[in-house]
Amino acid sequence: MNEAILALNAGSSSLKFGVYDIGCPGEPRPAARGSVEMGLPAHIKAEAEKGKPLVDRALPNGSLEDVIEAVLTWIETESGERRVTACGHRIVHGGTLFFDPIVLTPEQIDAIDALSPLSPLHQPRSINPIRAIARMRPRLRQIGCFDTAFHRTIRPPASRFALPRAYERKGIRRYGFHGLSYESIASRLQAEGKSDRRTIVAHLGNGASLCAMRNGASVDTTMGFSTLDGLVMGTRCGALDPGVLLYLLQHEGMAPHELQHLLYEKSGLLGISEMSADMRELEASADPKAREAFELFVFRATREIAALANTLGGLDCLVFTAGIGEHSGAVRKAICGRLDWLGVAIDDDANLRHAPTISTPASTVEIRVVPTDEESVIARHVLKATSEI
Ligand SMILES: Nc1ncnc2c1ncn2[C@@H]1O[C@H](COP(=O)(O)OP(=O)(O)O)[C@@H](O)[C@H]1O
Ligand SMILES: CC(=O)OP(=O)(O)O
Ligand SMILES: [Mg+2]
Repeated sequence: MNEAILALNAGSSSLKFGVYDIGCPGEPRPAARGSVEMGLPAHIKAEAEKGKPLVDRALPNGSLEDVIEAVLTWIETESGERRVTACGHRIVHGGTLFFDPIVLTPEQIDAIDALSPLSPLHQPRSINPIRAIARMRPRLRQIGCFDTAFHRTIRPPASRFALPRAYERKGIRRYGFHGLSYESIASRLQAEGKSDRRTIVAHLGNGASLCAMRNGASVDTTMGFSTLDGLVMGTRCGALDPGVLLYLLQHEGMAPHELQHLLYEKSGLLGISEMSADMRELEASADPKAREAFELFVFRATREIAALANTLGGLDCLVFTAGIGEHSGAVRKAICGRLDWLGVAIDDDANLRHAPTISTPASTVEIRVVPTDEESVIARHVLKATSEI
């Protein structure tokens, strides 16, 4: 019977998972990947690494426990002879306490939960499956892997807000997120011997951010203390004049929880289009508001790319990844079109084909499309953490 790792990646719009066999020496071997749509009914979909469909099933009673039990049972009985020996989780916020992957004890789960106010959309989505698995399979080892960890290399001035220093000592600073995704891209560039260039990675999914990298390490990023900062996102506003928050609190009579709901769940592409948070729907729509949401997304992305190029002192490589970055030729074309002054020139045919390299030979910036693989990064961390126990 094969021993296997389950890697769970809880995002703001999805719960993705990967199954990895660990019987043989070396890296965890990918066996299947899938996603769960929560709801009534919940829906589990998985396919083998080569794209062969493995399961596509509705679960009428879609409680989290049911979903996890169904995923584990499917892995252990239907997908092959496997025993899940460890489960790794993407955890968005590690605060100032957590960097390296950790074996999750009840005390640590509580400490991670206490960071939920810093990441109210995401932290509960990681904590709930961790607690459910702890209840259902108390002997299964669970490992937490932190999005913030990759950005620990960001130093002042990039990490600093212009507030009185006392607040920085309280942990109010730029943390940065999507770190497991950036780690995945960094290791890919490193394997190609291309990590020494001034690189910006654009992780454009439901949540979206940019990371400026030098020698495979993060030197700046657009998300900050929370997952609200930086780019326009599916339902989040991105960078916003803090005066707006004061105004809404003091003069619109908004309560803090209403403000949180507005900024995390009603803004961004959804707020501007008044239609959808999904870039696919906006691209397909003839409504001018959908076009304006698209244009704002692109405008703000290019503004932030210019800011990070400033941090790097120039730009050699621009990488697109995540749901929008990997699949939307229209977004990539619009972003690159605004960056010609930086030496960015896109090859339209390669872009349409979602080719791995989409720059023209004349472009001074190499433009890449690289699929992110957060689940494999989690699995590698789990294998390392569990073999050190
Ligand atoms: N073909 C496509 N064209 C445009 N946008 C797409 C396409 N496929 C996926 N997306 C976008 O990607 C988003 C999901 O990205 P993803 O990285 O999976 O999100 P997350 O991990 O944050 O849940 C969707 O909201 C959708 O807008
Ligand atoms: C940090 C973050 O925004 O994650 P996601 O893109 O999964 O929502
Ligand atoms: Mg994601």
